[in-house]
Amino acid sequence: MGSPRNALLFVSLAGAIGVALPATLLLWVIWQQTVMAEEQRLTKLSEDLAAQTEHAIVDARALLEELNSQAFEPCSPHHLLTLQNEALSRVHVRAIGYWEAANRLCGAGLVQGQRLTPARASRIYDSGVIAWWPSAATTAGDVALFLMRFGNHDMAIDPRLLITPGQLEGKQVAVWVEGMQMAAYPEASVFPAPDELPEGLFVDRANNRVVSRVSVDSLFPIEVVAVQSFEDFWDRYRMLVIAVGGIGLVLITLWLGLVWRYLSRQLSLESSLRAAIDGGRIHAVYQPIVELRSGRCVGAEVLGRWTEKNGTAISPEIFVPLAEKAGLGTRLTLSILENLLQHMANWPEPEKEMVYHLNLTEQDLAQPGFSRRLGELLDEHGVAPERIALEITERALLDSDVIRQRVAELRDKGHSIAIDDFGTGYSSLAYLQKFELDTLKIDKTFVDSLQTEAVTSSVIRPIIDLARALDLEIIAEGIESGEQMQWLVERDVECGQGYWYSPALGESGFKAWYLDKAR
Ligand SMILES: Nc1nc2c(ncn2[C@@H]2O[C@@H]3COP(=O)(O)O[C@H]4[C@@H](O)[C@H](n5cnc6c(=O)[nH]c(N)nc65)O[C@@H]4COP(=O)(O)O[C@H]3[C@H]2O)c(=O)[nH]1
Repeated sequence: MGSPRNALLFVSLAGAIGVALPATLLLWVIWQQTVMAEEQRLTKLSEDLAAQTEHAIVDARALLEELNSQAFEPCSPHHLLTLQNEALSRVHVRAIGYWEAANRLCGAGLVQGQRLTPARASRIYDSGVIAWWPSAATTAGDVALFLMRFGNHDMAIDPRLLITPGQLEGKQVAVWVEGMQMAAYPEASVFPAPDELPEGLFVDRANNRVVSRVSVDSLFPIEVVAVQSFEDFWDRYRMLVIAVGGIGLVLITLWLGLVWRYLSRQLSLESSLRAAIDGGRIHAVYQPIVELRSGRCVGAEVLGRWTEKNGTAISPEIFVPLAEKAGLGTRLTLSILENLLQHMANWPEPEKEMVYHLNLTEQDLAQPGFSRRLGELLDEHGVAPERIALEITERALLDSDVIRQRVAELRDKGHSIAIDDFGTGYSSLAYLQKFELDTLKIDKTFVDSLQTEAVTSSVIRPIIDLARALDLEIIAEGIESGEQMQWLVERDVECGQGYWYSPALGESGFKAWYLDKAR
């Protein structure tokens, strides 16, 4: 009793860990996926912003070059009209002006005044371009402008318009060009400088925000910093995490629940089986074995039957392998033998000539004490070993000297040895020759296929030939029709069993059946 309880405890503990571990892993994976997805969105946003900024600067440079190349009469109406048209056709351009030496002589656009001619330039390039990054000195009408002069013309750009707020999805962003802040949204926000930040996305727990820095190397280095409050970030993915995490957890729990149910059922089945064997509640039933030519009953195969206390019948196909797995195989065999011996004591004289075929488990031949205990039980009940044939499956006949020796010992004591389910395992002529056997039982699958097109139908003849070559008696299993029986009689198969004669019967049923046949 102790071991199943411990095993259940172990299974429960393993189950709890089994849920907690994959759940943590699942949440971690979702979090990683979420961060990756956000990183991808931010990279895309930054690339778009960088492309817009780059386009505005390149376009400004090209336009100024174009204006310089045209032979305007300086500040003439035609010149000013051209400047006005070019300025108004670009939403981010506030003004375009005309210079001679250090003086801005005239200009067109939405802003004018001294702010367009600040003293100190931020950058003077070899190409002749002079640039003023937005600052207090370039602020006109509350907007810090980006100014660019090339040759005789200049352009004032409203950097706010390089950013399209609709794209930002609630994030705050700032754009740096050549290490200097060019634009920000919202304008008043203060951003950490890009060189203070790691590349990519990171969770800034101290400030309760998610920050990303993306560098884009276009014509000039552009960097975009985006800041998002942790709540916004979480809001975006909360539903996803809840949905995926929830489904994952349900599936894991369901799976572990099924495993737990299966294991606990197996364990409780195992302990019920143990109790049933110990309590002698597995009883023997008998399927008559008939001499085919005469129809005379010459014995019976002893089959185990187990009905649980709640009335559920468990098939031997389940409880025999379970007993073997639990190391109860030999106890099962001996318990069925005891039941058979009790029944034999009650049967009238004629049946005493019959041979009862007891199925052995794979463990019986491997157990050193099995043969002795078998002998003791037969002696106690006064039953000769010749009355008990032992059926061994092919699997139990492992090619080992010990098993071969035990089979020989049992045979020497007077038991006849039958190989069961022949043809379904590993048998070969050479293999069978190594064992001392008496009977070969042809498996039901081969009898089933008689007079059919199934591939197995051609196998039964070589099996019969093999048995003859080894001088073995043949018992055909699973005979269900007169035609099958006739076919086997014509091939001189000695004995058979199957529903054509009778299914397995309980003690009294078997007795009645036998007496009825004997009449
Ligand atoms: N469809 C059909 N079936 C037929 C016919 N004639 C017999 N059978 C069934 O075929 C099985 C024959 O036993 P097996 O080949 O030794 O195969 C047995 C045997 O290998 C094992 N087994 C049964 N009882 C015991 C036992 O007490 N000890 C051991 N070690 N194994 C057992 O379980 C297997 C299944 O046993 P059962 O369910 O009792 O099923 C039995 C029997 O009821 C037929 O004409 N048609």
